[in-house]
Amino acid sequence: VTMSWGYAANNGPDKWADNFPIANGPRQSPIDIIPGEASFDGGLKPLSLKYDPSTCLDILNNGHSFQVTFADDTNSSTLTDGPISGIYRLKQFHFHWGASDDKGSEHTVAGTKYPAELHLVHWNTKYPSFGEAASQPDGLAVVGVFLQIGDHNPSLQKVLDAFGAIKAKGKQTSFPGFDPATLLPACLDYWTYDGSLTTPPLLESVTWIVCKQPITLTSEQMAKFRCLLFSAEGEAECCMVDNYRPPQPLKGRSVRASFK
Ligand SMILES: NS(=O)(=O)N=C1NCCCN1
Ligand SMILES: [Zn+2]
Repeated sequence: VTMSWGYAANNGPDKWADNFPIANGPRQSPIDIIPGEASFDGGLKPLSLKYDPSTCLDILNNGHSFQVTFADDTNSSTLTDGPISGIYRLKQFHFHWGASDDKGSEHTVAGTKYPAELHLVHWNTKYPSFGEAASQPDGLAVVGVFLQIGDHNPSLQKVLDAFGAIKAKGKQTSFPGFDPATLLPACLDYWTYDGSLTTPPLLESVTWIVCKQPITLTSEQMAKFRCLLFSAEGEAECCMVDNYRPPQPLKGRSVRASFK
């Protein structure tokens, strides 16, 4: 019986090219962001993120991460401006994290790994759906936010409090009224570059927008992420940790900075 992709030695990032050859493509993500090599672009606009908490639907363990999913049938929760043109709708957010606080982010900054990284996934409304947009070079825009150990994060705690209901792969529960704007850093300075989904199918359709300023959470809060399972109920329990792809070759791409 075929295995699906994952993060273990036998199905992890080093094996993805077997079924998804684009894994070795020209615009793969994540990357190591080297601030000294990013070029300031005064033409980049500030990000405009306008989220409506009433579009928040549910929280799901999909076996690779957990995601909070939004109603995306109207322009209630959108990303505009920044490096993009047009209107992109929020579809979901999810995280990547490590087995310990010294690793877990997908993007790195001059080689520095953060304990986790938040991805807010948006799709370009010039296309009829997320699925259609995901196959277009300008189809998706993902806002990445680093997590670092520090003060308690009350907003994130609401998400962590739902974990009891979604411990195993395939578990889902309603999650109404959450405002994802409460997970954003105070400063929305960002780096931006053309990249891809960091999980299979690794489609090269993402305008990446990576915030310079991390958000914080305590080490105890970070530990709670590691209580989720890759495995389904009834299977041997496998802790959901190290669900991050390492940085990929830049292959001549430019990284622009919205700040000096
Ligand atoms: N980590 S990522 O680049 O956001 N990858 C994704 N894969 C499929 C669904 C949306 N996001
Ligand atoms: Zn992601």
